[in-house]
Amino acid sequence: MAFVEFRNVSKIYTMGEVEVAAVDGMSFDIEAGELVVIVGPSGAGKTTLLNLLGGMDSVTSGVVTLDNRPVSDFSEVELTYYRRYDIGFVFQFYNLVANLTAKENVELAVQICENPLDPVKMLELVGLGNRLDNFPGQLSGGEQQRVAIARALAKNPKLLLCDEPTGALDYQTGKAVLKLLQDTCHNTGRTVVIVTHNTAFEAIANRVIHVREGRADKVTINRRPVSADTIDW
Ligand SMILES: Nc1ncnc2c1ncn2[C@@H]1O[C@H](COP(=O)(O)OP(=O)(O)OP(=O)(O)O)[C@@H](O)[C@H]1O
Repeated sequence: MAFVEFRNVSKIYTMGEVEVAAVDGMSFDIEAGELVVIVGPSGAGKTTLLNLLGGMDSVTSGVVTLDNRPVSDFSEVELTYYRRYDIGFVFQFYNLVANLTAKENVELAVQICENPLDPVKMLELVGLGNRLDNFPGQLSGGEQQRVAIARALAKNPKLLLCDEPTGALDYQTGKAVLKLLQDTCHNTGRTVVIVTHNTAFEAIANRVIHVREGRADKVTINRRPVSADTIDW
């Protein structure tokens, strides 16, 4: 059994009499330790699938499993624990607490975790060992995203889910953050999933899932992914 399995998953939103199939019979696998890039046009269902995988939304039909556990059958309480213990999230806008320092932002997240990693070590890992006591407003966008990545990693999650993690960053900073996510995957063996519009990111992934009209249109395995600092867009 693959580490992550989506089997014929659908998510239908109903608004009055209108039904929107955001995800429409989607199936794919992800193996443990892979860097996965999910690409597709706007409205294809990328964020919805990430939300289903992260337990932030529940399926209309189909099966989602992570590490042999049936996420799509979880109760609300089980989903809360799953989000808390198993998943690390990185969003386009970093969602840091403005009146807490970098270190305090990471410490806050690990307070509710089972086996957290050391917040200072995680901030050192992302290159912010000398900015521990800075507030988000004193950090650049790239540095704030690094804090958000440290915060997600400190939870020691099984899966790191990133929704357009470079979307708010300039070219060079975006590339550095992408490299950090790739290094994190390689150096820690953690499974990292990145949702993006940017097809240039495909080259760095072990697995690329092309999403179109709510389905996994094509899955590509990269035998030789390239380093994030060598790609251009
Ligand atoms: N809560 C919701 N209620 C109704 N429709 C929704 C909801 N969330 C998403 N949709 C619809 O589902 C479809 C897929 O949306 P989704 O956000 O997953 O796409 P996406 O590929 O992430 O797009 P983008 O790249 O623009 O963020 C869209 O048509 C969207 O309008």
